[in-house]
Amino acid sequence: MGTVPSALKHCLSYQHLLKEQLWIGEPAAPPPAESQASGLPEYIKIVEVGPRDGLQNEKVIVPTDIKIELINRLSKTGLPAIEVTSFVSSKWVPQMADHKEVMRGIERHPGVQYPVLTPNLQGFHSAVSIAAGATEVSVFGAASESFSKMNINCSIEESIEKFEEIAKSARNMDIPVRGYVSCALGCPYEGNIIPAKVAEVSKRLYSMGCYEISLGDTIGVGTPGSMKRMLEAVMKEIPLSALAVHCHDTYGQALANILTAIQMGVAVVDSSVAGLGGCPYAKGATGNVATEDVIYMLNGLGINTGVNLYTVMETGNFICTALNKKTNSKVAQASFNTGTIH
Ligand SMILES: CC(C)(COP(=O)([O-])OP(=O)([O-])OC[C@H]1O[C@@H](n2cnc3c(N)ncnc32)[C@H](O)[C@@H]1OP(=O)([O-])[O-])[C@@H](O)C(=O)NCCC(=O)NCCSC(=O)C[C@@](C)(O)CC(=O)[O-]
Repeated sequence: MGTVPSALKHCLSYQHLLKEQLWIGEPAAPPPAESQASGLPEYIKIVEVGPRDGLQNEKVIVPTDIKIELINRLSKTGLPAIEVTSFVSSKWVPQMADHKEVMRGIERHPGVQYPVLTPNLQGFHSAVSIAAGATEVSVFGAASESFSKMNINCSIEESIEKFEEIAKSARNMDIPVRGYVSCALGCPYEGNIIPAKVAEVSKRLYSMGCYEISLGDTIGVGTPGSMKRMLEAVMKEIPLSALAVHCHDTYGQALANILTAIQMGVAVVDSSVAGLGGCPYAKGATGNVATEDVIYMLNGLGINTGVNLYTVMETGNFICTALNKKTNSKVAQASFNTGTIH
């Protein structure tokens, strides 16, 4: 580049990146064959959890029409699954009190799943009622007794009983059930969680019929090392094809942890547009890894997601403007700073 100053060199290469790779939903380089050769999955399913995990912790109640608009925009990005809301107590999580209105208001696109959280039969019945019309639910357990008690007011054992009731009813209605295991890499109350406990809870959820187990680093304390150890334990009990990872980015490790998981063969990743999120019962935990950042990384690895990064960034811009907050996505920040998206 001759005498071009280094800052400009950076800009030039950055612009090149945008042109070559960033704006298109399909991976541009390296070609998909490279991901095959490297042993990485060819396709990663992204489960967008922004409307639920992202918004549940917002201090000001987000208007229902904003939530609906967010989900409708996300539905047009190519995302295969969007977690919409929770059928939990409005006394515990007031932000999700409009669950039925949101479910009724959204446009459901063919080929997109719209799961909702249900902690017990009451929540399940409410979710699948005609008024809400949920066609997929998620139960959410934990590998930590203390977190289970704080989050859903019961022990792990009691939670499993409640989830079994849901699974049974869901089976009768042909409703798929996804299972979460929170605190898979650490607990805000108990600290370290042993991988064997994560494997045990995962196995119980899988055995009762959950088609997929999402392993939650609820407070974002995991590292590639702890992710690897935890997955090794869980993979002894559950087929790899039934595993997902759900990483919060509190310690800035989420992308590295996700990369570790996909190198081990995990092909489902939860993420949140603009990196919104946090759990009301995990103080200090920041948002989930940003969907934009995950897609950017996967595009660079030549892994197909079917998701258009540009429209996800526009959607991130929409919700951040509505919430009057700055995006947590590094990719979106970089793009805004260079004036490439408005
Ligand atoms: C689980 C409960 C409901 C138990 O709450 P409880 O108080 O133990 O329930 P209860 O059975 O004793 O009933 C007490 C009251 O709650 C009502 N109730 C009972 N069940 C429901 C329901 N389903 N929907 C609406 N209302 C419900 C019930 O009707 C009754 O109402 P009252 O007679 O007092 O007016 C409560 O603890 C709760 O709502 N907790 C909130 C859990 C939550 O949403 N946490 C955040 C999501 S988890 C998460 O973020 C982690 C995750 C998934 O992202 C993965 C990760 O990051 O690791």
